[in-house]
Amino acid sequence: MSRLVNGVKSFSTAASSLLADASAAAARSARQPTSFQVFRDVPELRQLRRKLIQNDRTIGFVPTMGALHEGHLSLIREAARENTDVFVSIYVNPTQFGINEDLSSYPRTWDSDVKKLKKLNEELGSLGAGTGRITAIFAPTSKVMYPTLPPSSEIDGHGSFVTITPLSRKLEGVSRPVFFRGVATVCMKLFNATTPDRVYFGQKDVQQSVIIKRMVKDFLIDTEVRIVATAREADGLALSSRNVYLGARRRIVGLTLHKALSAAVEAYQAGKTSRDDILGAARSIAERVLSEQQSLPPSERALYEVDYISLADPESLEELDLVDPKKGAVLSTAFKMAPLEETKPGEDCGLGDGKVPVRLIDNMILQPQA
Ligand SMILES: Nc1ncnc2c1ncn2[C@@H]1O[C@H](COP(=O)(O)OP(=O)(O)OP(=O)(O)O)[C@@H](O)[C@H]1O
Ligand SMILES: CC(C)(CO)[C@@H](O)C(=O)[O-]
Ligand code: BAL
Repeated sequence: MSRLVNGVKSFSTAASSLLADASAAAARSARQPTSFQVFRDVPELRQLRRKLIQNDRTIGFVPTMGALHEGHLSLIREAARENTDVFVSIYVNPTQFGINEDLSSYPRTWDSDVKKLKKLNEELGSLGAGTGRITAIFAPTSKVMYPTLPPSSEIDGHGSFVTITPLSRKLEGVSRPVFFRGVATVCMKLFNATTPDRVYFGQKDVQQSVIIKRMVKDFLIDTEVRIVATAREADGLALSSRNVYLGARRRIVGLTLHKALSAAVEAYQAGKTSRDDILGAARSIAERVLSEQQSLPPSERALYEVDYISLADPESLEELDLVDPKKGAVLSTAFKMAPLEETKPGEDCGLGDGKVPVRLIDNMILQPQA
């Protein structure tokens, strides 16, 4: 059941009247484990936030772009373990997509997202008083997030931006030059709107997590950054909202990222510390699978381009020639899965019929060794 009053929407599995007053909402979240409110604008959200502070409650904030999957839910579960209240944002942020990127085709699945969050709140409710609940979904419009100028994706576009350099120019930033400016900017706005005690990000987007930590440190933001392990399919593929575009053929070949990184981790665990040895193990898998695919007919193959395979320092993301085993390193990679050249009748080609190129990223941490 849902109703919208004054820009605040209430979702509850129990028949309940809408509580427009934020203090009532705070009290209600304790009584009704399955209810949360949806906020489209900042003032009402701030009102709730203030009441929660007055009641000694803590906020864990999970920013997302929706199309929720188990990876997002694992961030929310972690936030609920460590806070009384969880705020989740769902906002597909235009400024982090380059002008030729997939903003318009990015999956938007509002109804199923809300269903998943309600179900998760029931699960959290069943865990008892020691576990927090989802209290608020923040789903702002772009006018709310960018109140003065329309959001610009141009490299030299106008607007108020947060830039974190040189971190944002490396790795993903080479192919996606406005990406981390957009991410840092929207996260700064989201943090200002929610003023959370803790924020939760996924290890899957490792560069994003390093940049957010740097932003929080450098801008003296009063929050703790928590990074949650990458949730994977049983065979190792990292969950990602964009996986729905893969289809069966590209899904199988896309697993090469995971295989390549796993081979590099094995080399490190076997005592190798040089860049050539560690990355060589990953590259040889990426090259072998690609040449196998190239030898297949177009109706059978899935081609990709390796954008980068990186071995970098965990904080500066500077490329390493040698891993210091006391410090460890981050191994990360991005593949661009090309559109299918030819499809077969009845083939599962994913959303977009195999015509949408899909960027896949993954990473593994080379843990410091005692
Ligand atoms: N497999 C995963 N495991 C853990 N966290 C994840 C996973 N996938 C995404 N996240 C985290 O969820 C948060 C929101 O990510 P986002 O909404 O962009 O989803 P996504 O699956 O990363 O989408 P895409 O990769 O297609 O952009 C980010 O902190 C991201 O790191
Ligand atoms: C952090 C984020 C929600 C900012 O738009 C996005 O980059 C994401 O989903 O990882
Ligand atoms: N999870 C990162 C969001 C993006 O690729 O735009």
